[in-house]
Amino acid sequence: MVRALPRTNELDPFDDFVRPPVDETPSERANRKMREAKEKLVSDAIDEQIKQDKQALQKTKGLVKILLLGQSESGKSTTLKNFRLTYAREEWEAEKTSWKAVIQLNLVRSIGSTLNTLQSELDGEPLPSSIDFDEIDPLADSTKGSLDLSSAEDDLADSSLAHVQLSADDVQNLQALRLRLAALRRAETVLKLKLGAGTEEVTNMDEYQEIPNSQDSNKRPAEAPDSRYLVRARRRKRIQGAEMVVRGWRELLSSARRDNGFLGRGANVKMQDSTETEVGEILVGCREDMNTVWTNQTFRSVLRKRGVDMENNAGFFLDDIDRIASKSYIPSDDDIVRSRLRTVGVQEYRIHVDVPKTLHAKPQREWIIYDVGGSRTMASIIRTTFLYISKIHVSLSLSLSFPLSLQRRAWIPFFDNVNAIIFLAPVSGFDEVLLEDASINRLNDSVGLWKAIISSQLLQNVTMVCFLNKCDILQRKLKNGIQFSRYVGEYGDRPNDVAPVVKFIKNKFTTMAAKHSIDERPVYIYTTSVTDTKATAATLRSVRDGIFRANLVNAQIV
Ligand SMILES: Nc1nc2c(ncn2[C@@H]2O[C@H](COP(=O)(O)OP(=O)(O)OP(=O)(O)O)[C@@H](O)[C@H]2O)c(=O)[nH]1
Ligand SMILES: [Mg+2]
Repeated sequence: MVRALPRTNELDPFDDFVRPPVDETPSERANRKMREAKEKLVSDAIDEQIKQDKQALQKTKGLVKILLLGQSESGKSTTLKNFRLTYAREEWEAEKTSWKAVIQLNLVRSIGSTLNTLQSELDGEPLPSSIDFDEIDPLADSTKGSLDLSSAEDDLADSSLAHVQLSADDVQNLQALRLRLAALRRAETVLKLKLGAGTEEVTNMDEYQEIPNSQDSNKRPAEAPDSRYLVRARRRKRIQGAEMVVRGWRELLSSARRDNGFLGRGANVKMQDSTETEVGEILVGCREDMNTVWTNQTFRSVLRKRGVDMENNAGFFLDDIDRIASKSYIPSDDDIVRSRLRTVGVQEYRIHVDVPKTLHAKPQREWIIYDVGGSRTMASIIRTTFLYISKIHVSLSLSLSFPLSLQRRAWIPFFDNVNAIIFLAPVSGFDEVLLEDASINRLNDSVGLWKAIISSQLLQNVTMVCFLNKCDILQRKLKNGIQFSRYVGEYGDRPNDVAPVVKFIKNKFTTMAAKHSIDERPVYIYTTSVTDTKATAATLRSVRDGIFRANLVNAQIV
């Protein structure tokens, strides 16, 4: 006999999961009640936050809203910096000196991670291994391309350098350098204090825990990540050093701006000036030794042997030591664009866009750009939010009556009434895994996210822009002999050059967009290296024109 489900079940697909077990003991019941009470507190707080977000978003009605999406380190904040460089020039100039501490910190931490890698060599730690990619196709139009972890003892490292060893002289030299460079630790502490409330350190992997969700099909089938790979990711993280996180540039820059006198000077400022001087002096004092660490050819070979590719790492300033470790250092536009601070949560920025002369109508010039921090957890939220909402065709009212997972619920207002999405897919990631989850190939992760966004019913009317980013790093990798076809079998024996590889990837993204969009719509795909501000300015002009056109069409002005 078929029994109709109670009506609540139709509305609430999670009901089965939250119903208490029939054989619950009294102590289990007490624990459950306590847990539920805690969850309710969190839920209420999130509801309040949503309410506030919604009110804030009400004020943005009519303005053009753009969402930057993509995995961590895909280049979202860098794209935002490009927007601000072009369209918020005055603010940009005012904030310029405030970036000095961030860039100094990037440099100090690169030296720290270089020394850590060299120390691993001294300690005889085994070479880090990567994943065997032979089993997967990162560009496959399915999210099943997660990695087979069963046969992973391939090397991240350059095996042709296996013979490289530190001589007794190298070891002595290194020990002396380590001692003298210990002063950088003090500089790091001072810089972190200076950047203050806006930054914090990611010190463990907890933050990277996946939100368990069966819909996240990009995850490999085995539930828990293989501990060997977490250990590996942790080890890599330890070598690279924890990342600095920014919750909001505004906080960060305003605290730094206070130091620079923009917001008035007081007794505190004197103290800040003295810390700035202290850091400057430490860096100048360490300049020669930092250069030695970076330019020593044996040390460089050890780094490569251990699979550490400093040039491709975020916040790379080791080629600029002389310039940055100088008393008169002032960041250039290029330095700011290349500096790295990881974003957590959603950052909102307003810009005023100029209208091209060829456009006769008067479009909305005030744009709001949302920079969405792209950690794995965020990506998972984005993917599952879109899938879930698309699936049950829910209208985006605030009074959601079903228990959509708490974090996902908090994101919904940001997807409401978005005009355009700029999706960042770093194409250089074809041979990399996510730092936060070593079982997931970076390119495969981008493909999965792209598919989720493109097929979302909620976003059908949104202008979709995709930046196939980090083409410069892709080019460097291919030039260095890394074979694209080794990771993407379908590429076959085509030339291992940047132009055909990018064309191939672009074709995949275009085809996927055509296949998974619910209705036909324009999708703009660009190949970019967003650290190249000149080329990016031209791309942004084209993006601006596309968004204007789409908005005018939507408003039926043209
Ligand atoms: N060489 C190169 N570096 C890039 C490019 N795009 C971004 N980067 C660098 O990559 C790092 C990460 O870029 P972000 O813009 O901070 O990445 P994000 O997407 O905002 O990352 P989350 O804040 O973690 O979500 C920065 O150091 C950038 O300078 C690129 O096209 N080429
Ligand atoms: Mg960011």
